[in-house]
Amino acid sequence: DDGFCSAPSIVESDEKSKPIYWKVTNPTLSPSHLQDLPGFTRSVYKRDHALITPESHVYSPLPDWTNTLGAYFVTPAMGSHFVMYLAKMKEMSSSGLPPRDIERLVFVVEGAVTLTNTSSSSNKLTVDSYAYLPPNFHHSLDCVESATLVVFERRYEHLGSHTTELIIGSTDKQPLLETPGEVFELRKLLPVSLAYDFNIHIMDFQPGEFLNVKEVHYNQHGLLLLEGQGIYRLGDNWYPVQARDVIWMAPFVPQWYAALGKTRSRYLLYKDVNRNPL
Ligand SMILES: NC(=O)N[C@H](N)C(=O)O
Ligand SMILES: [Mn+2]
Repeated sequence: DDGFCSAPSIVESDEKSKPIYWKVTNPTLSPSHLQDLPGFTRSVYKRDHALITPESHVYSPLPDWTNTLGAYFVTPAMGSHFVMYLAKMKEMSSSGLPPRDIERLVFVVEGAVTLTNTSSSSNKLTVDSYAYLPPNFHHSLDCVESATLVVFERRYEHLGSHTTELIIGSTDKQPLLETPGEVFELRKLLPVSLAYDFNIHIMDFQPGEFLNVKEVHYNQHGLLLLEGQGIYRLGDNWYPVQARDVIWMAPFVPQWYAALGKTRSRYLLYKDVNRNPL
């Protein structure tokens, strides 16, 4: 051999033939590959950040939902003002309503659900689609076969007389936004108007691209890596990350990302906006 201790090459599995976000339900380093390793996890929980990795995701039946398992990753117990969870909807499953005054954003990572609301109009949400449900907005998400949703919920913070409305969309229909001084591609899933107290950023990096700004800001984040792999810096820690990893970023945690490998990185990021931090 050529003298190099060649590790088994990354088999270029035909990425193209896989459905979008396929890695979120089939992560490279999947829980099954780790279960024989006693006590090992990639997960970390610190004062100002957490990395929650697939072998640590713990599911239990979601109260008020039918036939649905949920794994909570971010909750106010960490100091956040929102919750973030993955909902695994099985056959003939349906959602429960959030508590009073709580807004909800659902994003379909796998499968399909039907959203029906009071005006009994129904919308089919497939992979890469999402819906924003205003506080106290009666609705139901129903699944016939199976679906995986990432869900954010938050107590809506009123500002004057502004009100939010039902939003239904899909990432690929959102325009790319200007990112002065940065190379990543940015889409936002919600309007930027003052009525909305958070937004969901979809950020794309080609391999080798990285955040220019080493950010420290008052906003908090819940991140799901949808595609790709790279290094996430959080505070003084540098973590190799892969699709399906979840990250909690508390206000002011120094944060930075660099995309690596042969495929694009795409992550979904909750960010609070439009409200005075006081
Ligand atoms: N960690 C991040 O990607 N942060 C975003 N660039 C943001 O705060 O907008
Ligand atoms: Mn940020």
